[in-house]
Amino acid sequence: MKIALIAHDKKKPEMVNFTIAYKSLLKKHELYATGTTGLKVMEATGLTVHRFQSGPLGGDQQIGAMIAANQMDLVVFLRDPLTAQPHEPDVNALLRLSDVYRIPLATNLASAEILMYALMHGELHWRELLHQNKENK
Ligand SMILES: O=C(CO)COP(=O)(O)O
Repeated sequence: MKIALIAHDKKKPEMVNFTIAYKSLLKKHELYATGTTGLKVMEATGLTVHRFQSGPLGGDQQIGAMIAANQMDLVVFLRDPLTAQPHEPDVNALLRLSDVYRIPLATNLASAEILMYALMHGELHWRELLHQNKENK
């Protein structure tokens, strides 16, 4: 499964701890991230992460493009609700597209953990079935 990891600056320590905690699960999947988040996760965990541009420079849009192509299966976006972001429209666009395509999306640590448990227990297997159905068409 393709998983996107994104964290605003004040949430990056949380993202790092999250990826350390779930490293053994995450390493079984394809990881994507915005630039700085990806770098921090790779440094802390040694996981392989495909890094896009930094968020303010278009990284959210690049992940959004994957969502629009139905190529992203799960998004963990630890957003900072208390700090204004210069690229707020891009952030909103990514959240919106996740809803358009019904992509499981967590915007805080508590929800992210629930998604990890779901992933662990095969509850997101329907995403793989969806890809297989598309291939068979
Ligand atoms: O700003 C972000 C998401 O909106 C995150 O970008 P970085 O991971 O490059 O800091």
